[in-house]
Amino acid sequence: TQSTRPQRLLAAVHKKATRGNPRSVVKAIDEFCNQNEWAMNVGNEKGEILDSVVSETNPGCVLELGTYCGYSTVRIASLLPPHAQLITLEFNPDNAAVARQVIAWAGVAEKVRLVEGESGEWIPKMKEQFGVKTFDLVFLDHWKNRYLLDTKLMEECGLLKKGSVLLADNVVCPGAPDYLEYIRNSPQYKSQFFKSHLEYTKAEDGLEKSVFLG
Ligand SMILES: CNc1ncnc2c1ncn2[C@@H]1O[C@H](/C=C/CNC(=O)c2cc(-c3ccc(F)cc3)cc(O)c2O)[C@H](F)[C@H]1O
Ligand SMILES: [Mg+2]
Repeated sequence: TQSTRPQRLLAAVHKKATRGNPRSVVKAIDEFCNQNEWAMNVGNEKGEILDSVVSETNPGCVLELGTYCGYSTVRIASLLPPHAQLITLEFNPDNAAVARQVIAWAGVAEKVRLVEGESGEWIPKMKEQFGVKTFDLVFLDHWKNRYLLDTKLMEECGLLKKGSVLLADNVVCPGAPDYLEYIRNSPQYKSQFFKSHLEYTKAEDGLEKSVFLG
């Protein structure tokens, strides 16, 4: 049977990356996407912006919406302080299966809890199921038409506190216009746009960083 792109990406990780070395896993995926097949990982250019936001936030509790193959999961987890936790939601079981193996190969599994489920169902369960109080950082990279709905849901569930940071991928391409309109006009957020490029291409894209003011 024909392999899928995530499965071919995983094979490249097993072949090219050193087990236990998260940076080599990130490098192997970027090489695969530059040389073999484009895939919707945040990529290295936007990834460096992600890294700087994670480092400056120094988060104890992180939520990622949309694991896909685990590329950004590994980037974030490799920068977390000891005992910090990253919860990542992925509702496609095939993607989740690949991501678990990418995360394990990188050696960051003990910092990551991959939940195979839908954000709308699981965001309201974060406190009771995982003992989460609030998230210090949220990385939004799932369906673009769900960024706004899920942000409002996190607000309603009391999962954001003063200083919580939302970082949204693809606010230019494919775009998340309703999310941008809301977050840039809301008095409850201070937003900043980081201009960049769509992963592995010259097309314009960028990340929106928004700090919840409480
Ligand atoms: C809705 N709630 C969800 N809960 C859990 N997992 C989810 C949920 N929704 C999706 N997932 C899961 O999150 C992932 C979805 C990522 C979607 N990402 C993109 O579409 C996306 C698209 C482009 C792109 C740009 C230009 C172009 F020409 C073609 C593509 C670039 C990007 O960086 C992206 O992130 C995964 F696949 C899905 O199962
Ligand atoms: Mg993306």
